[in-house]
Amino acid sequence: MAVLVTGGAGYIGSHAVAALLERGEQVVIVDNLYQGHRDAVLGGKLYEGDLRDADFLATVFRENDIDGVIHFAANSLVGESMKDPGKYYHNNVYGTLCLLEQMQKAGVSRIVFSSTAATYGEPEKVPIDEYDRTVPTNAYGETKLAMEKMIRWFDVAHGIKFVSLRYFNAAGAHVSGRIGEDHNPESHLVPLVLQVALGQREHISVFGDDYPTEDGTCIRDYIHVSDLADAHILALERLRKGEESAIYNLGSGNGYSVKQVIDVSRQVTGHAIPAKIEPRRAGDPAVLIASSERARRELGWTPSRYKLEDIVSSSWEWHRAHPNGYEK
Ligand SMILES: NC(=O)c1ccc[n+]([C@@H]2O[C@H](COP(=O)([O-])OP(=O)(O)OC[C@H]3O[C@@H](n4cnc5c(N)ncnc54)[C@H](O)[C@@H]3O)[C@@H](O)[C@H]2O)c1
Ligand SMILES: O=c1ccn([C@@H]2O[C@H](COP(=O)(O)OP(=O)(O)O[C@H]3O[C@H](CO)[C@H](O)[C@H](O)[C@H]3O)[C@@H](O)[C@H]2O)c(=O)[nH]1
Repeated sequence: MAVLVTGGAGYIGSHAVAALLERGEQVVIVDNLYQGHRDAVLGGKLYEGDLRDADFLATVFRENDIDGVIHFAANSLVGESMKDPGKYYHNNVYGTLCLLEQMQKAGVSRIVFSSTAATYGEPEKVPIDEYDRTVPTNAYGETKLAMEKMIRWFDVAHGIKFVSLRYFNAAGAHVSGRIGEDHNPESHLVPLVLQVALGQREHISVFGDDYPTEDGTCIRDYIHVSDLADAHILALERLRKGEESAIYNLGSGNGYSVKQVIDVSRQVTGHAIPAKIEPRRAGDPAVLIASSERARRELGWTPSRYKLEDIVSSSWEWHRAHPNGYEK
């Protein structure tokens, strides 16, 4: 039996594939390589193609004995989603519908889903727990919430059990140094700050310093990508045990402002990292911090790298060794 990982050539997906391989699982990967990299796939069987191509996806299910799916494939840039929401509905929502239909046809009844803190929108309180209201402030989060709800109705109607993992901000790289974060274009704070330290950018733009936070910049909860990968294995185990569908937040429970991320990166890299205050980015909530108590209690998840210094150092090792990402 194999685990199908959609988006397994991407940043978080490739770390989950590595974690599955380390545990001796058979892995099948589907990725259209829109953002993914062939070199990020450390093993398993890679099918290059798009989830929205029904014939292609049917072939993947026909050729492999799949017992569960981990679904990462999506577009996930907050800023882009505000300019082009249609792209997000098409790839994320329709792509997930295509996947669920093929799962139903093939009789596959377990899915672990990459959800996001962006489903909450501006939180009513922090830390955020899974019972808090979900009112996304950006189109990306809205599509992720729609995907979650769609999966739930496939559970109600067809018994497709799910674990939806709402991650906060992923950062860091694999301990082997072989895989890390390489998006093109890059829009995430940690890799962009490190590109300044590498001399590839003049400065880091700080999107707004007039938020209602101590230093005026947005606060996020950064979580190491390998801790996220581990949670997917635990979620899959939960589904294999036949337990009920569930939603879990995954974060460290610590919030750091944009300015704090830049300061920590200055310490880690020894570079001055010039910063320039710019207008707010549309769709950004001021503060997102997770309560992951439920994941700790029910999944037995214990993130091991929750200090920002450790997470940034892990990213820095990858970026220093691979200044041009996966490009040779
Ligand atoms: N990076 C974060 O901080 C973060 C936080 C919360 C949630 N997430 C979610 O986690 C998932 C992975 O994020 P990531 O940062 O690794 O993104 P990523 O872009 O690196 O990975 C996504 C992968 O999916 C592939 N893909 C996209 N659409 C596809 C399609 N239609 N068919 C086949 N392949 C397709 C891309 O080529 C890419 O390799 C996403 O669903 C994202 O919404 C990410
Ligand atoms: O050049 C930059 C880039 C980002 N930021 C700020 O840094 C913070 C983090 O931004 P990222 O783009 O790194 O991450 P987001 O919080 O926007 O989003 C990330 O985490 C979310 C969950 O919290 C989503 O799931 C999403 O997929 C993922 O990209 C935000 O306040 C953003 O405004 C800057 O100031 N300058």
